[in-house]
Amino acid sequence: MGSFICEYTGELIEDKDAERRTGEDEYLFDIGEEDGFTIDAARKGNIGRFINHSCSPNLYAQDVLYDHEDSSIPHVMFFAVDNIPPLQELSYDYNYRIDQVIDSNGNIKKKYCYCGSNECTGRLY
Ligand SMILES: C[S@@+](CC[C@H](N)C(=O)[O-])C[C@H]1O[C@@H](n2cnc3c(N)ncnc32)[C@H](O)[C@@H]1O
Repeated sequence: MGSFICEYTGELIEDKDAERRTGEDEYLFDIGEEDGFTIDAARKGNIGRFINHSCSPNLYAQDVLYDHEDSSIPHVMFFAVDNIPPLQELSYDYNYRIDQVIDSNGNIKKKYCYCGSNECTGRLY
């Protein structure tokens, strides 16, 4: 429990540029507490980009500052929620707000969740 798994790495972009990437938003990770920056792992990234969402996740994402003090661009690190047996899929909660993801035409985007958990809410967003 609490074991470090990996970082979520990618291209550091401003939120306004992330909003323009609505058609290619699969690997966006909104960072920091305020509006500001997003990590986009679509073009560059590491193994963190392959971790799916679950409504009963076994990982959590934690902001980590270690090489600078700027809380608007924290590193995002995944840690284990519990002991994870071998071959169990790793997942975290993407933390989207339902009906808050908007496409370039201003329409609400919906993505159905296939995590398979008993507690699944049915939607990522
Ligand atoms: C960061 S990627 C995760 C890795 C991706 N599945 C892949 O094969 O490269 C995020 C995308 O994976 C898909 N995804 C992740 N978790 C999902 C879930 N629980 N249900 C449905 N799609 C999911 C969605 O398309 C989402 O935008």
